[in-house]
Amino acid sequence: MLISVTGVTHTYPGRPVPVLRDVDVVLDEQRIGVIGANGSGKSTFVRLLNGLVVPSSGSVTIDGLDTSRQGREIRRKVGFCFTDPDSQIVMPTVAEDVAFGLRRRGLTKDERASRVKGILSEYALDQHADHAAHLLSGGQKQLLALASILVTEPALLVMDEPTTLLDLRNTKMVAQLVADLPQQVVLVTHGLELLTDFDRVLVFDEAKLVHDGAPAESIKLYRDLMT
Ligand SMILES: Nc1ncnc2c1ncn2[C@@H]1O[C@H](COP(=O)(O)OP(=O)(O)OP(=O)(O)O)[C@@H](O)[C@H]1O
Repeated sequence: MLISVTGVTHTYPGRPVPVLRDVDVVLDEQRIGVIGANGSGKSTFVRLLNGLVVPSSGSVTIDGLDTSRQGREIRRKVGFCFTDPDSQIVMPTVAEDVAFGLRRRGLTKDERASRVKGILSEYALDQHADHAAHLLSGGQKQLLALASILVTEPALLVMDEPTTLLDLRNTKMVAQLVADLPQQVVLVTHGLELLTDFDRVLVFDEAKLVHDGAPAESIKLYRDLMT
């Protein structure tokens, strides 16, 4: 999808200073990384991409759809994965949670059931279909969060630090899973090693997009900024 961020400045209500200033960028690569210091505006930037945050000035369009006017349509195409999978679990059992994203999609009960079954087995969660979602391990919850998003077949997957709460094994598993996805991915992370094979990495600092380039070059600039 073609992501166009044009002249975006964003100030949260009640906050005196903008958390993003004059951001202009057009993205259409398959793998886009977003890095920067804590509080530099990364999460705000990616929340703009599915209309979770609407910019105070400027515009964000996804394949020509404007997030400030066509948010609902955009959220059908842009899946969003949060850092904390618990905040994404909305139904009691694993299978119900995955099925939840498929409501109001014009699917029959059988079609829904078959999609849920398919994705649960793809993510090695089929044994847990009837288990309580909140009782899964951290890694399994992150897989469930991903499965619940991917079952809706978004064209773009935005992920905000999806491996922060995971141990090394689960981090590797999620990294591999992300690498194999056919979808376009925008990933915010402090795990710089996840970005090695990415097409493009954006660096934010103090509310500005300060660099935009190949992974090695962007990571070097970020390291220099942090010293
Ligand atoms: N909903 C909100 N209301 C008010 N201020 C907010 C809100 N969300 C974020 N902020 C503020 O905006 C600034 C940028 O936050 P943001 O989460 O975009 O940064 P970040 O680069 O993702 O940080 P981190 O790496 O710590 O997750 C911070 O000062 C934060 O406190």
